[in-house]
Amino acid sequence: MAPAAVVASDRPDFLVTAEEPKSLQSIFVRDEDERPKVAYNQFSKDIPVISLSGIAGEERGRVRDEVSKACSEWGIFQVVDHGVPQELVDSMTQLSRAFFALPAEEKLKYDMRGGKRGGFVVSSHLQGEAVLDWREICTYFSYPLHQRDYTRWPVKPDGWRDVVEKYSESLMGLACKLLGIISEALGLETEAVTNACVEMDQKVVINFYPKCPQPDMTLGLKRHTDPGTITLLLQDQVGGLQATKDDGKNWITVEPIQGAFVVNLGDHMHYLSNGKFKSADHQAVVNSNSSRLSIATFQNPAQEAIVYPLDGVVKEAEGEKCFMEEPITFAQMYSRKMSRDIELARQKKIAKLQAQEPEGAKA
Ligand SMILES: O=C(O)CCC(=O)C(=O)O
Ligand SMILES: [Fe+2]
Repeated sequence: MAPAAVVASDRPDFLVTAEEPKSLQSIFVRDEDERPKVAYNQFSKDIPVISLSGIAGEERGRVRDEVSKACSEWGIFQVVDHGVPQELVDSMTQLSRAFFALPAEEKLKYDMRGGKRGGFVVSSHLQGEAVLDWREICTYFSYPLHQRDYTRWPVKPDGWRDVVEKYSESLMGLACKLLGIISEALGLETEAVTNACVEMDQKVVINFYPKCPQPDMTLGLKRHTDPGTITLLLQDQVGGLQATKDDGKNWITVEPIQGAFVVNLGDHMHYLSNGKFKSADHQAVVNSNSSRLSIATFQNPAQEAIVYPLDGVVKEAEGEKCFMEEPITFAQMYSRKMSRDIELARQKKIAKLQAQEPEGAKA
């Protein structure tokens, strides 16, 4: 049986071109059941928007309750009044757009293919996908500081590196503030989740989704949950982030709010909470009217951090059970997730090929 993975020669080096393509290459065409069901600009107000103003004082209880409700229902919410300076957000957005507008040969100096840690690539740096995502990405591994490899950080456009450093630091601060509230929302000490991360790891992925000739047949980023603890997502005003809380039956498009961050809980957080908090089930759709930029800051635990419900979360006296059989490390959790995703894609491809075979050819 043919392998499900994309072969290297099918993968374009870049998507941004002077002349917009008229049709979609087949490598981007998704199966019908994966295609978008809701328009990129049909915005919904279902995702809670939470103001962090007064979080260190008398508003803390309100913020905690709102976060708790959003995490149980969706695993996703937006935050405003978060303290990240607007000028920094504006510079980060503007310089990121300028990076994707650079000539392809400049971006390809940081080509990530072949397992490089950080840089530029089309779709995803992961191996084994059967269909490609309609996006270019640039990614930085920003924390822990002692693992930072500046040789993988683009030097153009001028000044960007400096802005990325400031942005990373500011978002690390916001993430820690949020993890404190999330710990309290679980009825635990403020430091419980950050302690469980051992040493906080941070990766910034800048997603650029060019205008797409046939947006109904593809996705900017296929449906997934983020593996880590939380993700802070900055999106422009175009729209395209979609979420589902009922396993893909209904989708909503998250309304872009100027200056807000979308907060997604990841699988690590879901496990730490014994499933009380959801990991956000989401995807990004594209459109033919405008390109879109989003910047995802992934806050992950250390590779050796233990993934298991936190002490005090499982109330055995109230009849609750621990939903994990045994503790595993984050590295194990991640590799199991990746193998599962690749295996699912492989099985799907096989089923599709078998369905296409003429009756007589089926053994
Ligand atoms: O672009 C978006 O809105 C979603 C990005 C995302 O989910 C990711 O990078 O993991
Ligand atoms: Fe994501």
